[in-house]
Amino acid sequence: MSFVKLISDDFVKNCLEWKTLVPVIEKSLVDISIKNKSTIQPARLFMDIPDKQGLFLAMPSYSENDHALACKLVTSFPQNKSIGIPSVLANILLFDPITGKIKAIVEANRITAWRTAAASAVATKCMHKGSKDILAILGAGTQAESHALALKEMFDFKEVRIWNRTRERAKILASKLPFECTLFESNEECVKDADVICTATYAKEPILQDTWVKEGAHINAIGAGQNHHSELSEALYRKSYLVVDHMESAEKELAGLTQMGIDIKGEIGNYLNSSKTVPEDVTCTIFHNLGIAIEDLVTANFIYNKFTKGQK
Ligand SMILES: NC(=O)C1=CN([C@@H]2O[C@H](COP(=O)(O)OP(=O)(O)OC[C@H]3O[C@@H](n4cnc5c(N)ncnc54)[C@H](OP(=O)(O)O)[C@@H]3O)[C@@H](O)[C@H]2O)C=CC1
Ligand SMILES: O=C([O-])C1=[NH+]CCC1
Repeated sequence: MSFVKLISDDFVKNCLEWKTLVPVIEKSLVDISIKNKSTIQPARLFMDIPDKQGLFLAMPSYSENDHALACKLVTSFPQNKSIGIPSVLANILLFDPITGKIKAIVEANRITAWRTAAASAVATKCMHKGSKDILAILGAGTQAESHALALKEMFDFKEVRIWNRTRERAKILASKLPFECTLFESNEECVKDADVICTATYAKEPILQDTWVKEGAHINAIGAGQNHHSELSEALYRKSYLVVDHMESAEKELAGLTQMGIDIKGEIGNYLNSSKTVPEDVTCTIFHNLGIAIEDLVTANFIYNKFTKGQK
């Protein structure tokens, strides 16, 4: 196996620049929305490990344009935090698309944090045309951190607010961020008058109610536990315009929502390339950021190219 290159999170950290990643992710979201055979991504395998409250996900994808074949293997064990290990642990296997031979294993904890935040930032830019003064983050883990950093940098919010179930962890996050944040005891108070809200928790019951959200607000829903749509209340979905990253995945992972009669309006790639537009009179917008394999492929490929260039 000596031919397999091992690329660590530390290498990723040193060469992954937020500003470079945004257009790469944006393009991948458009590519996957154009249904042709040059970009392939089935709905991922989503396996519950019930007694551990864990998840195991296998996320294959192929891109002819990027000349890349990949599969991310990712686990999500929320209890890990109590023993000092990240809840979400990921590796991306890159294969030669001609022979199928494995060429690299890219540690993808940082990639997962950043590509998810990049997708939310791109969706926010595209779906939310209103003011961007107040950003509210519900949660204080890895995704909360990458979303706070990415959205603040992209939109320069005047105020960044954080609420977390465990206040101590919200304080730790605030101390790590390179800008001032306001901490809230109550999630309701935190989201009051917010222009953009990100939910990034394992909450099994709604942590965001329709009556708390101001008209015209945009929500990025990131949390994915056993049930992908438990962070937002049913009433909030009913009054909002809902867009996802990948319809085929959403049909599976958001089946609970569609069974309730909640309509998914389209894939974000359709809006990014202007084949669809968000109507002006919508009450709120939601981007359900499920996280998709093609984002991982393009990011890992980008890192791999930097890695191999450095070795020449
Ligand atoms: N869409 C995507 O592409 C991705 C989604 N995710 C999902 O994002 C979410 C966060 O992941 P990550 O940041 O890596 O995880 P972390 O473990 O780093 O953070 C988890 C956060 O969830 C909070 N939380 C846990 N249980 C509850 C609960 N019952 N009610 C309210 N808050 C709760 C934690 O609060 P406390 O500090 O109190 O424990 C903490 O703020 C997960 O659902 C994960 O599956 C992750 C990666 C990619
Ligand atoms: O896309 C992703 O990597 C994940 N989504 C939910 C947990 C991890």
